[in-house]
Amino acid sequence: MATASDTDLRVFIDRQYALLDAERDAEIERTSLLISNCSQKLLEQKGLALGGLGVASVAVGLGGKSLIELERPAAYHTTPIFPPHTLRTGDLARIDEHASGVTKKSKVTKDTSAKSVIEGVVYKVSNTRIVLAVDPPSSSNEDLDIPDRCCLIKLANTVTHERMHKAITSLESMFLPSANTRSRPPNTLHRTLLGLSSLSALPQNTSSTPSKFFDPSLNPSQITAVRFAVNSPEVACIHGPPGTGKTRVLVEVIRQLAYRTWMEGLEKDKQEQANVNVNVSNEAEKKMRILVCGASNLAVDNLLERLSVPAPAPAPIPLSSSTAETDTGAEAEATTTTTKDTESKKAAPSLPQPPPIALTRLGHPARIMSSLYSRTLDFQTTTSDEASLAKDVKSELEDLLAALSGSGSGGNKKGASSSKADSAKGGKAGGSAGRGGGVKKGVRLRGEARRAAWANVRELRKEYRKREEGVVRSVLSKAQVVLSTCHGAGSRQIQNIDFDVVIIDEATQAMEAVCWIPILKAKKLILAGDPMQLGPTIISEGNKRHEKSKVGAKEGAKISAPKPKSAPSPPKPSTDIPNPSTADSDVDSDSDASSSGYSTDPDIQDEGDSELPKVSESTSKSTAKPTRSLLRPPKSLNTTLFDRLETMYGRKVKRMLDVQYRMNTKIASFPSKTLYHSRLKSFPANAGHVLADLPSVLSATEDQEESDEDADADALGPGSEVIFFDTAGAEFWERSEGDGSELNAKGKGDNVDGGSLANENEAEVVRVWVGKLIQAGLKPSQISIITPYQAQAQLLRSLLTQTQSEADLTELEIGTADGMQGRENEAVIISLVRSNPDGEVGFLKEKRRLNVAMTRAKRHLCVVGDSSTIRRGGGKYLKKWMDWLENEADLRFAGDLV
Ligand SMILES: Nc1ncnc2c1ncn2[C@@H]1O[C@H](COP(=O)(O)OP(=O)(O)OP(=O)(O)O)[C@@H](O)[C@H]1O
Repeated sequence: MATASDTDLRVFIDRQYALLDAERDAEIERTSLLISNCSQKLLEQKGLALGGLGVASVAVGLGGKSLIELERPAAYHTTPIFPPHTLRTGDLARIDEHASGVTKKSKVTKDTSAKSVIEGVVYKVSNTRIVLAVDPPSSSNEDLDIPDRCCLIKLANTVTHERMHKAITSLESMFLPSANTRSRPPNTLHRTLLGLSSLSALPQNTSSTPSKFFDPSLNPSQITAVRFAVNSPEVACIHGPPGTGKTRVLVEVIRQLAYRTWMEGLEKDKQEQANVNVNVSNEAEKKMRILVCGASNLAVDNLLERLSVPAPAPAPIPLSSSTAETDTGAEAEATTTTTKDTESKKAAPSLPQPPPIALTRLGHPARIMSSLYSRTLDFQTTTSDEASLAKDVKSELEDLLAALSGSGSGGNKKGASSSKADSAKGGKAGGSAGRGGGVKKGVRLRGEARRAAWANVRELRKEYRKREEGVVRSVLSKAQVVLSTCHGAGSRQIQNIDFDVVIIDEATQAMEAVCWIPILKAKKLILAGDPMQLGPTIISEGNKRHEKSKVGAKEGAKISAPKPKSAPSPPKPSTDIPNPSTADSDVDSDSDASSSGYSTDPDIQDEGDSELPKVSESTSKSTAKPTRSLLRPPKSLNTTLFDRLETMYGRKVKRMLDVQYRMNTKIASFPSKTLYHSRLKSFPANAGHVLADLPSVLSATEDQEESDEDADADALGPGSEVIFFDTAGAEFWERSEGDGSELNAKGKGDNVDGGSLANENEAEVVRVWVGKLIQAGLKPSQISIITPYQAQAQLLRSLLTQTQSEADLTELEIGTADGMQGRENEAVIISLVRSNPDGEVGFLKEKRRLNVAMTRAKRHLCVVGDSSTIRRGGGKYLKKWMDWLENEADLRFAGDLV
């Protein structure tokens, strides 16, 4: 395959712009339509707003942000407790003046330039208080003028879109600079990711390094993946099917990189018989800086939680676990443990426990697990030695803001701090009128005094920001590992910081553009994910027509006339390009598995259709032999960077983890065979685990045996790991529900009318089966119910919580597949819902969604569905699943149960 040309790059970049614009527009349209068409009263009823609020206090947070605390004043409400609402920490929200009339509509536009607009992030929520963190005004004329009686409205979040757009613009100016753009030159990583340079070979002699591991129980495929990630010169992808320990591998990779100089120091010292500590501190300067990102805050927090546990002393790995790795990227078979290995382990010299890694988590504290607060930049800046420099200014600012909001203490508490801040400002913004001095509690400043006070606030804010920036710089300079979401890596605090390595977890759930935000800061990239599980959440995908028309229109303008800066390169038609990963695949085409391990996004396989941007006339008519370009424009935002790299570089760029620790072998066998080339093995200790082994089930069974009760115990032992309640012929028809406002996480309702779907009879089967499992000794918290449809999830929630009064079912987990990715439970029940005479199966066809649903169970999987509808409407994959369930599962007729 040929390296990419400027024309390829232009098409790729323009395609990214077009798709991102369509996505942003869809998001704004969805939220704005709802908000602008509804009165505040209706928004309150829908839980999208809280009305009749007053300001309880104003404080100062990181970055000089105003923390506006809102409450329900007794003057307007009989109770201070908020009605039900959907405002959560981390949401974007706006303060509007409270509209007393029922009909007044909210004015929600993209234009946020109006003076009175106060927008921010929800920082804290309790039953009676909600805190909004608002950025300091950018213009000096703005007054944070909060209405006496206000309404807080939830908004669409466009910050991520803006950052993604900016990342693509940076790429454009890096690779296709115009006369007016200036940017730093691209590095080898950036060139490799865009197919402008080929992937470098692995260095020689790295097949057995590192040789000491912090996690002693890594399996051979995990060790191979760690070595591959650590030694790859530019980019490495780790493919982790469900339950294979991706996060565990990433933790080891981060430790290997972070402690590299420490370990090298120890080795050197050992040779020189010198003092370890002296050399280690000498090496500190050369420490590798790592940026760890995730597609979601949860993914980042998961990694941070595990990294926060002190690393044990690294130990040599058993010889058996080492795998031969060649520079062509082929993986050699790992052998089983031998006595020789045990001996080698025993003989290994012991190493000390490493010092803690300096970790700093970026991001809004409102969006970070509270148990990890001490790792946040927010906490570290306020508790660092340098923090006192900014504290004085902060308290003065807070007093002043309190005075401005009418909640001033009435006394001048500033004393020494005031004079320090004054001197810092050169006395410019002095004057008691604006400081809150003498302002009585509850009395709001007006007129000239208010203007003067705001001028003072602006000066103090500037000073505070300057001092705080110094503190932030100092904290970050000490952080060896910085953690944030991908889009969080675009924050101001690290805009001038580069990293040796960027690691992205859940990379298959992130759009490519968002990954570029951290990648632009890196020399090397490590991605982890599973392309066979759900991809990024795309709103514009919910309405294909919407997306196509928008993308088409934009591309029409941008792509039909690409303006390459250099001469057009040889023709590289974007049609008729076989997917390299399927071309040599020996796997059933329906399996979506590529030769490189497997999955390829159907979007990639479909590339070459008429939707792709066309190359220019002159290039397509050339007689030169067509060559395939490494760089392919994505068909949709569903094509992730992970997918694209897999298509570009095949097995050379990735390693797959092949031992899963979650599922019983029976449960794992269908996904392994159809989506992972039968390479997914079960960890021996878990391969045969069944519900009957659980202590609570064992003791319940003993009790029942004593009392001679029939508890359907046979349903829980070997042979019943997978049960299929087939509703075919029972006429358990689905029904549509809702008005189209019930959308799943991808913004899809999957119903002809735009609503969601439910199936009462199926829900009844689920209810009865849950009852049997509980009777057999399972705790409700050990059971999860997954259904593709929101309406069915809702129905199940009300059915199960109302009728199963003998057990507390609040801990039963009920959700859609989209919400269950990353979760697991002992028993999982899937309700497929679709049952109709026309064989309509909707998005059950999406195998990645189905894969997530069927791989959450550890010991027991129960499927309830209509095999006849699914066979008729489903593609090859669904038909195969039905065949497999009929042949391999404990097949039962649903009609017998209810
Ligand atoms: N080498 C190992 N030895 C023992 N247990 C392991 C090993 N690797 C992973 N596990 C266990 O397997 C489970 C899954 O691991 P982890 O959460 O790291 O996987 P994951 O790939 O991120 O999962 P998923 O993406 O499916 O949510 C965890 O309980 C983990 O402790």
